[in-house]
Amino acid sequence: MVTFATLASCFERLEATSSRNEMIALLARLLAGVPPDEIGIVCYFVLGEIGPGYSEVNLGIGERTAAAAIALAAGTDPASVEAAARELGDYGDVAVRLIAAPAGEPLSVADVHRTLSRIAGASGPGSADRKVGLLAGLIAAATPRERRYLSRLAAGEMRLGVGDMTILDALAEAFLGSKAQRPSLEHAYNISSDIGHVARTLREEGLPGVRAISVTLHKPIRPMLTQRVARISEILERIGSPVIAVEEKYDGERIQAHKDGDDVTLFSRRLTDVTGQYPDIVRHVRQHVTADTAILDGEAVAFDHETGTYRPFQTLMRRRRKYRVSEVAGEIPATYRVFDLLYVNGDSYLYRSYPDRRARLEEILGRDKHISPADRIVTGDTDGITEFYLACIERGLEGVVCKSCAEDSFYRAGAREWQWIKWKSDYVPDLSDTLDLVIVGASAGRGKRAGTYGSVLCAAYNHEDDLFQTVCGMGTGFSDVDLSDLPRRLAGARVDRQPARLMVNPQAAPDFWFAPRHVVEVLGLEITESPDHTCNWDPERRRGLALRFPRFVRWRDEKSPEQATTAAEVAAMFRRQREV
Ligand SMILES: Nc1ncnc2c1ncn2[C@@H]1O[C@H](COP(=O)(O)OP(=O)(O)OP(=O)(O)O)[C@@H](O)[C@H]1O
Repeated sequence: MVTFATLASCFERLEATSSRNEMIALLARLLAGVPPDEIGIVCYFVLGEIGPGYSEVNLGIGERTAAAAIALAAGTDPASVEAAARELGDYGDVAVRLIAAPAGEPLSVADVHRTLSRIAGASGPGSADRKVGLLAGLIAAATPRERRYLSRLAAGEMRLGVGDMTILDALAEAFLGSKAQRPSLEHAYNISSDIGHVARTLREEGLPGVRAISVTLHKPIRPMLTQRVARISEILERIGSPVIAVEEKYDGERIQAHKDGDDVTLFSRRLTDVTGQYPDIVRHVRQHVTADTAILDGEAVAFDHETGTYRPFQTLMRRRRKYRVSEVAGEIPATYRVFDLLYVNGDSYLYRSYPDRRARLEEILGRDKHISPADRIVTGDTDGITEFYLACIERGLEGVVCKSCAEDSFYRAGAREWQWIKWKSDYVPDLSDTLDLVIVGASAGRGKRAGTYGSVLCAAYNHEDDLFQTVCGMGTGFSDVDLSDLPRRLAGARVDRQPARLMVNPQAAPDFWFAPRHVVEVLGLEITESPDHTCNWDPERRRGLALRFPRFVRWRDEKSPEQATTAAEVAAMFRRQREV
């Protein structure tokens, strides 16, 4: 048995040191002496918790109860406790200052845990008073040093500065000889998210026991995280697989869903149980996932099915106000976009490649408007990524997440590695200025664009030579209305052959020609040298300048073609971009 006093004096020493190595040494010494049935509890307490991080038990006490209990034990009123807390900044110090009662029998760690769990779990009529009474009794029976840490534990503000990896280091040092052995424990922690369980298993069964810890339904797996890059061209280099998947990046809440028959549990990014907040997602998982048991990773988003657009993250977060969940769930239905499969029918999928996981996901989850696998493309080049990315932005998404398709593209629980790379709108350096360009041609529309144009050929004005020189073909950014209206709008400018003052290279020649008349505002990603376009044509190098990934912004009917962006301006933008 370990007394709570032993723990409290170790906490005091932990607080006094600023050296991480010393912290590990102190913890290792403490843990080495704790019996198997208490070692898990000690780990939770060191982290300021009562149970594993995902367990609701940690939310059952809180500041209000702690303040009322200290008041009761001190024979004063809660307002004086609050005032002292404002002055001292800490309920632990308040308890030490205000409570004069002599300590009772020594408290064991197991006793303290039992009482705190009872308090946290109390519910129903009169439970608030019962919680305060029980906690006051516990704090009153403690020594001043124990009171400090009991009060902090209850108030949820332990703040020893010890993280979960520090505890794993200490466990490795205590039972495996060196903290260098931490990686042997980390995997078990990453897939169980329960440090107490790992500690107990290590203490009782040694490393073989820890290695046997496997994915368990209703215990969250620590989520795999994404890296970021400075340039879109770095993505393929970094991921290091010739072909990658580019998935839509949703701006909602990360949700890991555990399906166990009809029993569904949902965990947030921080691994708290959020099942109660998403009754609709629970229903969709139950109805549409065809496997008996499964663990899915994905994002809950607010999708407006009427307008076909994603609504902002804040909309979804309004559901957090729990008491209104069912009401708000009707008003803001959540859609679950699933991007990974971690477990299915008894088998862990963590060590299967991403393509295998995705293929199996598609087998057990069809497409429904409320739940479906994330949309994506598979590509091997940067332009493919950029194109899909721009299409995502147009749909109101935040960006894309690129994922390795290599053989070893396993699900790395809890890790932030180069297998997943995010690319978001806030880091795309679009040209700071738009260009006003003249429409001089168009290609015929096919498929969905039959009856209108597929893209329009745009030119800048070369003032010195009084010529129009092409810069880009543009097919994106148009609304459906703009698009279907294109033939009507451009009809008056249509001519049979290439207009006089227009310079076009044969490979860029369009299906239809237009006299320079209509001016459009265009946003683009960057200006590059190109053999296709004639803007600032250099006859020796046979290259002009082109605008990459152009997008329609609006019509500039008030501008004449000669008032369009000039070739010289395009050249200046190109130079500026190089300097940056
Ligand atoms: N297709 C997807 N694949 C992976 N994650 C996605 C996807 N779509 C949306 N996400 C979300 O994007 C998050 C990562 O990027 P983001 O920059 O939004 O989050 P963050 O909180 O700043 O970073 P992080 O979660 O990586 O610490 C993921 O945690 C996940 O919730």
